[in-house]
Amino acid sequence: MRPIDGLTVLTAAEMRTAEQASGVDEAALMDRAGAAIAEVVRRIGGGQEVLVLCGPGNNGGDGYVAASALRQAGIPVRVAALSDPRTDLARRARAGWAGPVEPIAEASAAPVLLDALFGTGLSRGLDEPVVESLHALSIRAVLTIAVDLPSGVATDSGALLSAYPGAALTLALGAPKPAHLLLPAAPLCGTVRVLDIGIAARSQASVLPVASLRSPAVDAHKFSRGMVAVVAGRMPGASALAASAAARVAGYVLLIGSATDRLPHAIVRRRWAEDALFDPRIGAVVIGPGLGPDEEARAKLNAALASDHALVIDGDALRLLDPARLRSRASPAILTPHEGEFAHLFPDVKGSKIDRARTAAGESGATVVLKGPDTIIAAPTGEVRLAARHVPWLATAGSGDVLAGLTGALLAGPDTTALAAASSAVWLHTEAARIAGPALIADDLTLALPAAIAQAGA
Ligand SMILES: NC(=O)C1=CN([C@@H]2O[C@H](COP(=O)(O)OP(=O)(O)OC[C@H]3O[C@@H](n4cnc5c(N)ncnc54)[C@H](OP(=O)(O)O)[C@@H]3O)[C@@H](O)[C@H]2O)[C@@H](O)CC1
Ligand SMILES: Nc1ncnc2c1ncn2[C@@H]1O[C@H](COP(=O)(O)OP(=O)(O)O)[C@@H](O)[C@H]1O
Ligand SMILES: [K+]
Repeated sequence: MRPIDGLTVLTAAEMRTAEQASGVDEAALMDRAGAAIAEVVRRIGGGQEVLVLCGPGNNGGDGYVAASALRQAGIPVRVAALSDPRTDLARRARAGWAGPVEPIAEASAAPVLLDALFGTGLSRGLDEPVVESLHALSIRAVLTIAVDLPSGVATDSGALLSAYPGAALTLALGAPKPAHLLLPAAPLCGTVRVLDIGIAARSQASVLPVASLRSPAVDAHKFSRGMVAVVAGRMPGASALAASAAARVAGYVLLIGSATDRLPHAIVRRRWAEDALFDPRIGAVVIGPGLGPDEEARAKLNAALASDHALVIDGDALRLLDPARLRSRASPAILTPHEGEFAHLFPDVKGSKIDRARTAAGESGATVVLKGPDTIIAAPTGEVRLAARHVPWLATAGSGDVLAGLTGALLAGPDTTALAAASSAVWLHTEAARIAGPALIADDLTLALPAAIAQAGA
């Protein structure tokens, strides 16, 4: 049983391909899955009675195999089914279960509820009486565990096809799937752990790994650690937050434009001028936080786009940007839109959150950080990272400014890529929020960054 950080994420179709490519016979895969599920249920169920809900497909098949293994291990277990099995594999698994099978509507509750109704094959919402039974049984259970996925969520988009009571634990088979990470499904999964069933997972998507940051090299100097320019505008507090966060990572932070009185003294200030960005030591420019919507903002964005610098484009600058302008630039750009800014930038891009971030990155040639509770980072190569940890206290004004500054600082640093910089920034941002704790304000994130950076190994 493994935590999901850094693991490859597979869609339902990619999972099927991986199963076929594994060279392991499907029945053997199901036996492994069922045995691994039973082992976890036995260990955390504390010997209490288990009720296994089995659906008609192979998810149900896993349920029958797990029920048989639990019974052999001496755990009291009952099985309730939605209907007869419909696949050969599930029929084989059902035949291996020596006990009775009750209709779900008649099943009485047990302390441990194992949901093996539907997994990657769910094609529509569950019938209403089934949803009602599932809720009634779950309310009376002490512990609900979902096999592969909560029954009712769409594997690839994380959409909710029917109401789900919520599991405490979801045992993902072989690999995490998008629904384990995307809203609204992710919180219904509870803790997600992966059970290894011996397949090699390959795809371009993975769960955001724990950031790995190195301390500065022994011969480091401030410019070798990275110099960031933060372009300020109408709301100096926003750029001050970005610059303050950047200063925790970069060796040198330059704030260009109006500043607040309480800007840390370590941040160098300069007035805005046409040539303000003509400094070859600048490793990345952050533009957008508090920039404003006016002509001056537009001129600053034009100057940044005309420069050779790597860019982090956030906030107000995303309202002024034509993404097509990024195509001709040689140095990388990272866009950090929330959903509203994304819709403005890419009005025609539709699909799941993963599809939209990936398409936008491909079209613009920029790395796209599509923010929110389930932040997704997509590179123009098609590579995608999905954030796994959720700290809703981040939903506070200015927290995006902190992320933009942090991203710029990491992008300006040595030996990195836009994808790596954005990934580490998102991880550190959430870790800083976890450390800052409840009721945080964006300023607290900058104060918590040293501890978050230490957690990342630096
Ligand atoms: N393949 C392998 O090697 C391995 C697979 N494994 C396991 O298999 C799972 C995937 O199995 P699966 O493809 O059989 O799909 P599953 O989720 O059980 O359901 C599909 C069935 O349900 C039906 N149905 C759908 N929606 C419905 C609804 N709302 N209400 C009622 N019926 C509905 C649908 O019918 P249809 O849509 O055709 O009408 C079909 O009959 C995967 O998550 C993992 O647990 C592991 O054992 C490892 C090895
Ligand atoms: N409910 C939530 N759970 C976790 N993170 C969130 C949530 N809502 C917002 N965030 C994160 O907080 C930040 C908010 O950024 P943004 O919307 O640009 O705010 P602002 O413009 O006020 O700085 C983003 O990093 C986003 O991913
Ligand atoms: K399930």
